Amino acid sequence: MTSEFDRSKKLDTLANWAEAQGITIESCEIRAGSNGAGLYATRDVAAGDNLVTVPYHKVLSRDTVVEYAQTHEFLRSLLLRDAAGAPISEAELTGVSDKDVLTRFFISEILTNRRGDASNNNWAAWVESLPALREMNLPIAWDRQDIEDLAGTSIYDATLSKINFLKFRYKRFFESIEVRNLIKEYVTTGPAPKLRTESDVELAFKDWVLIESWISSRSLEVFYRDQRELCLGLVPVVDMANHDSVHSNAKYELDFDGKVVSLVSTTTIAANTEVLIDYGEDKGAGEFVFSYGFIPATFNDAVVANFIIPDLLGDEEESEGAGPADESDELTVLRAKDKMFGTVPRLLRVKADGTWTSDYLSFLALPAGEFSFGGSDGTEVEFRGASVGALRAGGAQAVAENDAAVMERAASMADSLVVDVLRPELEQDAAPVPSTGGAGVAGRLAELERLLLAKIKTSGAR
Ligand SMILES: C[S@@+](CC[C@H](N)C(=O)[O-])C[C@H]1O[C@@H](n2cnc3c(N)ncnc32)[C@H](O)[C@@H]1O
Repeated sequence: MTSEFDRSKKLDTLANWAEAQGITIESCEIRAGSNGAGLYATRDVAAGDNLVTVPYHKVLSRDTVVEYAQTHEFLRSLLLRDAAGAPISEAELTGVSDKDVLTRFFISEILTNRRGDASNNNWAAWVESLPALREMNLPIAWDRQDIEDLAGTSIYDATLSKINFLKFRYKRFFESIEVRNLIKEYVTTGPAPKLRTESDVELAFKDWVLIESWISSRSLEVFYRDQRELCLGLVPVVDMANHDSVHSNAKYELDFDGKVVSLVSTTTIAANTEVLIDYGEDKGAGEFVFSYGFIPATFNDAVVANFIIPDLLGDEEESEGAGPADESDELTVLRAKDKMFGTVPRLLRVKADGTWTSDYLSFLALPAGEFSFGGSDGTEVEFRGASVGALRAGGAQAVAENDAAVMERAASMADSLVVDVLRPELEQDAAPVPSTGGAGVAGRLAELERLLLAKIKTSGAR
């Protein structure tokens, strides 16, 4: 929402806003730094000290948005809609996902800002302090050319699918004439509308991507207000903490009974040192790029990578008659298993210690003769009593782990996949790339994943 230039001014007002809203900031302050905004200790801090304490009513979650909508008619009229923009009842709101609830909140905030309405808005100072799209640098906001530099890495397909999904959801919601009119009316009748172009009376796709980037890079798991169950939440001020797994000196804590989310120091922190948290111990470089738009400087290779397995089996017609009869028989069986596996992504998960797992490859390696028909109507395919659904979600791998023959076949497929397909694909895309923007991050990711693949051991390591 804000340009990079005026963001530092907004950060100054954020602290005052936080105090007025009952958020406590102790021994630290929000400052612009080399990784965007961050939190810095203002004096020496002991381990276990509270740095930031945010009451539940200032944690942006489903509960707070629904409550806020009670006094904000425009937000309420956006919330009470299905994914196609059609009106729904209060009772049907439970069918709208947490993520969609947060998205509608941000749409309302962006448009309220555009109509020049600063009155009665309890969240404006925080929303206005959030980074611009370019600062976050998530692949969903990259140019097409930069996205192509991700080809061969574990997140190329995921990035394209996410963009398509976002476009689909965006179009579906805003294809509703009623929603478009509602927005136009709201923006144009504001006290000081900021209308520079025709499209300012709409919510642009780039705003939708901006909202997605805010949610992806800043959300945490928090408790619902009345249930000890986790939901998606954004926690103002705590969301200013940057990541460092090696030098992390703080963590966030949930206190369900006290109804607060806190940022607490885990070590002593010297004055002027940045307060850093660990965004996730077992996240891989790909996941960091995908969700946060950067790769931690401390990564020497990817920690873990989920490579999407390309089509290994080719087209039925094309290869018919090719090769010896027994080979094509085997291919036919593999194709039948591939079909059974369904349309879910086929993944090879490789870890830094060189081990790998893959339900898909394990599934392909299961002995064909042991598949049978089960289920209540006898039409469901089963393997040793397990359904295909269970095999897809960990079951196939578990079979391989307990069956040396299955493991051996799966391992040989994994080896040739890594050696013949994934590694060469990465090598090919390893051309030097400029070190700025998306392409620089993509090049670094490819390099880390190449190192990771180079580590994979042959003969069925897991
Ligand atoms: C939860 S926010 C932290 C506050 C953020 N720096 C800001 O300006 O609002 C997460 C985002 O901060 C940035 N970030 C956090 N840790 C980083 C790091 N170690 N290196 C580079 N960027 C980092 C990334 O843009 C990431 O998506």
